[in-house]
Amino acid sequence: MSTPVLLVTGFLGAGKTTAINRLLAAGHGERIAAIVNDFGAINIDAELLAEASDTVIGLQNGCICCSLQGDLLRTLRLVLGRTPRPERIVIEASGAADPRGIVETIMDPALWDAVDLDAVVCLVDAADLAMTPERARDPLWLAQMQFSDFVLIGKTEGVGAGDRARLDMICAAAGKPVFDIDALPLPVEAMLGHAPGSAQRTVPTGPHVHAERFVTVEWQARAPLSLAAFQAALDAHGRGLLRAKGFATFAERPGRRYLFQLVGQRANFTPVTAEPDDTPCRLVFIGERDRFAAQDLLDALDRARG
Ligand SMILES: Nc1nc2c(ncn2[C@@H]2O[C@H](COP(=O)(O)OP(=O)(O)OP(=O)(O)O)[C@@H](O)[C@H]2O)c(=O)[nH]1
Repeated sequence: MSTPVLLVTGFLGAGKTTAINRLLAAGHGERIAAIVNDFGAINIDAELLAEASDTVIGLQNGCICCSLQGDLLRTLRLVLGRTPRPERIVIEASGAADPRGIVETIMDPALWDAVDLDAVVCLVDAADLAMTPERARDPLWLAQMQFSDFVLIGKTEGVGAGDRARLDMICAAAGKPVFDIDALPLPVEAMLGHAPGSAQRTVPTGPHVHAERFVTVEWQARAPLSLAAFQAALDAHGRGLLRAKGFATFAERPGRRYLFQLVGQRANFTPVTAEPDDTPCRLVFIGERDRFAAQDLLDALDRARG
């Protein structure tokens, strides 16, 4: 019997990991394996999903829509060979990935009869689109929506009626059914069921949108950072930065560790439990290659070491 696969796609920071965590916590009762492709060498998403899933495998340092296609195929076979075999596989694409390359791999003849691509869901960040209306013309953002079966809209709080209506129009024009992630209950049935038309799905053709437009850098420190200098570094060198995440400790807040998340202009720090062998700071940044001065940011972070 073939194992159903759910592919979760969506732009950088759209809310894919959060949605998968909520889905896994929703009491589905199935044995689910998650395959997570993070955009940097530090696989933070796998850590964030580890508590909720039976099995989490991280694929990092590349994109499963292009350079890591072979790794995805091998990982799928590995997961399918496990005992007990998972009853479902959820794949989280990186926010820089074109879903076409991933669909191509899942539909590879080597996996025929082994997996069934049940649904492709695209997470859309309503607040990001309201703040950055040109996102709707981004070829990657469009490909992620176009090659999905339905759209899950999140981060709707504070989004005006006009911006929301525009987003609904974009989804309608693309012919995508829309679910609101804040409207409980979570559309588990839709995410874990056969999307209409999935049985007739064909391997997508045409050129993919490639991740070379982005630059990704990692930064680690064995000592706490100065919070003020960290914020100043981001203010001074955050131009073109689309997404950042990781764990950080700060000299001003001894004994505390934070999960740092930045999406566009919005940053937040969530306190997390600190383990004695944790690296104090482990961060990853991704930005537009032609705008993001990554080296300047890394130099400023070096100067922010406490
Ligand atoms: N307010 C609000 N915040 C959200 C929602 N979903 C995600 N977030 C926040 O948005 C940030 C990014 O969420 P993730 O779930 O990591 O996004 P992602 O799409 O997995 O990100 P990458 O794949 O790493 O680019 C985090 O700070 C989340 O807490 C939502 O529905 N509402």
